[in-house]
Amino acid sequence: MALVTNTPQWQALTAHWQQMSKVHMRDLFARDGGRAERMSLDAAGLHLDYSKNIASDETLALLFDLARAVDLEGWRARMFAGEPINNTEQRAVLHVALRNRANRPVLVDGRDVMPDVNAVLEQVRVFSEGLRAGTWKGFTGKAITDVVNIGIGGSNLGPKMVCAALRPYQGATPRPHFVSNVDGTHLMDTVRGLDPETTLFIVASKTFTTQETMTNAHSARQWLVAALGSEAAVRNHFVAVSTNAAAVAAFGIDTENMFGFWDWVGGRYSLWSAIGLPIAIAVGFDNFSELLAGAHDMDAHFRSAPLERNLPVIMALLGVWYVDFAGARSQAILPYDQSLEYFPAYFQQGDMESNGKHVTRGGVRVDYATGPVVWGQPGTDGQHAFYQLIHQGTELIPADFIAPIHSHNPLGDHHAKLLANCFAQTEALMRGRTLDEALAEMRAGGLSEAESARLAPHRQFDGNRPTNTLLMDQLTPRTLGALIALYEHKIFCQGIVWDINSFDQWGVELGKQLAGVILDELAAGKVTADHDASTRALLEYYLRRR
Ligand SMILES: O=P(O)(O)OC[C@H]1O[C@](O)(CO)[C@@H](O)[C@@H]1O
Repeated sequence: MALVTNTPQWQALTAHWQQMSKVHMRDLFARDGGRAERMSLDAAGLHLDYSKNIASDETLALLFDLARAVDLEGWRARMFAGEPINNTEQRAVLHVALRNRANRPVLVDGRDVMPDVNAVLEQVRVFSEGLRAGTWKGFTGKAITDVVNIGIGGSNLGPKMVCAALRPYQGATPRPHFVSNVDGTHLMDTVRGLDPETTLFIVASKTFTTQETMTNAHSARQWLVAALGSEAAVRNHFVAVSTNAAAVAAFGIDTENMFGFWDWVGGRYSLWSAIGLPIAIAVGFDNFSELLAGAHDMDAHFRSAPLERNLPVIMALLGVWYVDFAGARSQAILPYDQSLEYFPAYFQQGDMESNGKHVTRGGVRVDYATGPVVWGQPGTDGQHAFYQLIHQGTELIPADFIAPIHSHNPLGDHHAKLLANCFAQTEALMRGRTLDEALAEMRAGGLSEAESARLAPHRQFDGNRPTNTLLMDQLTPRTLGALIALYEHKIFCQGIVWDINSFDQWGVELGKQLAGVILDELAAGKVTADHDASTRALLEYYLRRR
C-alpha cells in the first residue's frame, strides 16, 4: 500500500495547516460563541474539552476524512473481532477481552477466549480474597502483610500506577511494593524493613525469561530462604504470573500458584489480566472488577460512537494533527491529581513502545513522523519545573490536563487551589499575553515607560498552545479504568493512521542481545567481542577499575 502521505486526505491537511498556522485560538473563540460547547464531549464518566486546540470545524472534518481513508473503523472492528492485527507476531490484540464484562464471545482461531479469561479472573478473586482475609499463610503460619511484585515494563508499570492511583481504596495491609530495576539497590531498598515471614513475592513476567525480573526473583528467593531457613518456604511466599508454565516450574514455583495469560495480551496492555493481581490484592477484587468495568465502558463507547463523537478518536486525530502537520515532537500528560503520579510514566511505555516505529505494517520506511515523546508529571510540581518551556519555549508541546472534580482528601481549600491552577494554566496557554497587555500591566504597576518597554518582550506570551482538559467526578476504580482505556485506544487509532504495528516492540531487542554478549565478557574479565572503539574503551575502563 502507498504511504499515507500520498493520500489526498493527507495532502489536504498539509495545505490546511498552512492556513491554520496563521490562526490564533483567541480569535477562534472570539468568533464562535458555541465553540467550547461544541468541542466538548462526555463518555464513560469522563468529560473532554478539546476546544483549546488549533483546530477549526474544517480541521476536524479533514482529520475524520483521513481516519476514514485509512479505514480506522474497519481496523477497530478487526481488533475487537480477534483478528491477528499484530502482523509481525501473528497475534490477536485482545486486551479488550480481558475486561469484556458483557461476556460477549471473543473468538481467536475460532475458539471463544472468554471461558479462559473468566477462569483466571476467578483464580485472581479467590487468591486475592484469601490473602486479604489472612487465610493464605506464610511458611511460619502468619498472614501476609506485604506483597512485592517483581516485574518490569508492562509487568510492573500498570499495577504500580493503578495501586498508587487507588490508594484511597487500600487498607493498612496488604501493602503493595514494586521491584523492577536490575540494580540491586531497588530490591534491597524494598525488602529492607520487610518481614520475610509475612512477605509474598509475585514474579510477573509474560515470558519468564526477562533478565531483570529473573535476576531479582532469584535474589528475592535467596533472601527469603536465608531468612526462613528452608527451601520449602518458597511455596508459601512465591506466586507467578506468566504465559510460560515450564519456566515457572523450573524456578520452583508450584504451577498451582501460577496465574496464566495469553500471547494475545501485549505486555503494556496487560494490567487487566492476572498481571493486575497486585491491584486486586491491594484494593480488593470488587474494586479491580470496577476498574475492568470502567475500561469496558470506554471500549463500548470507542466501538460504537461515530468518529465525530468518539473520545479516543478525537484525541488521536488531534495528536496526529500536531505531530505530522504542526511539527510537534512531544506530548505532555499533566495530571492534576497526585494519585496519578505514575500515569505519565505508564503511558510513556504505552505510547512510545507502541508507536515508536519507523516502518509501515508492510515494512516500508515511513516518510512522516510517528509516535511523539510522551512525558509529564503531576501539577503543580510541573508548573514550577518545566511549564516555562511550554509557555514561552520554541517547541510546540500539546498537553493533556487531567483532573477530578472531587478529591479523596478534601483538605481545606487544597483542591480548589489545585484546580484553579489547572484551569488557569490551560487558559494562559491558550490566550497568552499580548505585548500591549504586558505593557499596560507594567504601566499600571508603576514601571517607567523605558523599563516597561525593556521588559515587555520578556513578559509577552504568544499563547496558542494546545491543550485538552479531561475531567471526571472523582478518581474511582471505574473512572480510572475508563481513563486508561481511553489512552490505549488513542494509541491504537494513531497506529492505524500511521499504518504501523503498535503491538510489537522489536526496538528493545538489540540492546538486550548486546547486553548478553557484554555480560559474558564482564564475567570472563576480558573484552573479546568485536565492539566499536568507544564501547571497547568503556568496557576496558570498567574492567580496570572494578
Ligand atoms: O513480562 P515480560 O516478558 O518479563 O516483559 C517485560 C517487558 O519487556 C518488554 O518486552 C520490552 O521492554 C515489554 O514489552 C514488556 O512489558
